Amino acid sequence: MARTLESLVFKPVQELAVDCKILPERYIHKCIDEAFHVDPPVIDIPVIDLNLIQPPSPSADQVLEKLRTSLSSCGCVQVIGHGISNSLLDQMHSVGKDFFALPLEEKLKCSKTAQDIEGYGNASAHSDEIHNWSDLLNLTISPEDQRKFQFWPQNPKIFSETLQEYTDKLVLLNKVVLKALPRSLNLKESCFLDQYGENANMFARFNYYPPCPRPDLTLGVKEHADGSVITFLLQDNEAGGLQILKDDHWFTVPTVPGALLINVGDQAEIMSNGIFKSPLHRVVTNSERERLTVAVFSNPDPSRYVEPAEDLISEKSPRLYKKVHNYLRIYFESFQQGMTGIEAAKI
Ligand SMILES: O=C(O)CCC(=O)C(=O)O
Ligand SMILES: [Fe+2]
Repeated sequence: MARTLESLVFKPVQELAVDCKILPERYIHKCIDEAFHVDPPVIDIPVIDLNLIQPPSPSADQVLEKLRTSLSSCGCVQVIGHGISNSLLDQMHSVGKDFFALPLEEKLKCSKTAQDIEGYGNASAHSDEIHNWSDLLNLTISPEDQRKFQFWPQNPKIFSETLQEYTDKLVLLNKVVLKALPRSLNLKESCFLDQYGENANMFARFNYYPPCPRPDLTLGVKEHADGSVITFLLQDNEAGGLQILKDDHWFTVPTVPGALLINVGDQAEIMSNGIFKSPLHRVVTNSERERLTVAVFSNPDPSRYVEPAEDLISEKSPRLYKKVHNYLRIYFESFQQGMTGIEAAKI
């Protein structure tokens, strides 16, 4: 089917940004209690070297302790020693930026319609809410037989092979991290992965934020928590913008060249019975630079039940979350009813 601009529900933000002097109403946050362009303090997020957690040793325990503290206070951690070379990280940025730099007709070949989750488009296409100042490209990357290649860009030529290489590395990294999380809680290392099942999947989102004429009025991505178990975020070292809510205050998340930011998603909060915090986060815009990030969401088989690890539950620390399956459905349905998914999962 030939795709045209009309098949997109809204005009790409990138097109709008070309000669936008006055921000359209649908991007403006009216009840702002703070100007989004005033940078909040930078939060100190620990950087962890994953090479140091194997084999088990007292120094590995120290690293795991740092991991646990970080995930239970701010809900994220920066990781190095993740097995992904700097050149592959750079190449992921380049193919993302090169895709968004293509003429619109070329990008429209991968466009999503209102019914699709995958493809090129923007996030709030089906709601009458305030829109994000960003465009995106959503792709299932793993398992391979769930990929929808009609949405994969043919251009730039190395897009698919780069994403394939990145996926191979992330599949391994995902296992390493999902074993480290329960270990840091003194649980059996397979405890979270056992809840993943056969049809676990990974979903990539390329987020593209064009420069914005009024960073004080709008957001690149509205405040949200991720519905995943964990999210691997490749930040943009040239343009920050991610903020995280901790103790009711917004903080700027620093970028660390070569590191990946791991965010706790709602399902890791459930599995850890609330010890790990799925943080609210948002993205502010800037008027000078484009920004490109790649978020990869790691999710269990939707038919498998996810629940707090039995060994974390005691009289002193009662179970806080229900046993849920297909949490992403709960997450999106709750969102449409103006609730958060995690509220719906709480007992
Ligand atoms: O672009 C970013 O820094 C964060 C994006 C994000 O939160 C998401 O895609 O869920
Ligand atoms: Fe997010």
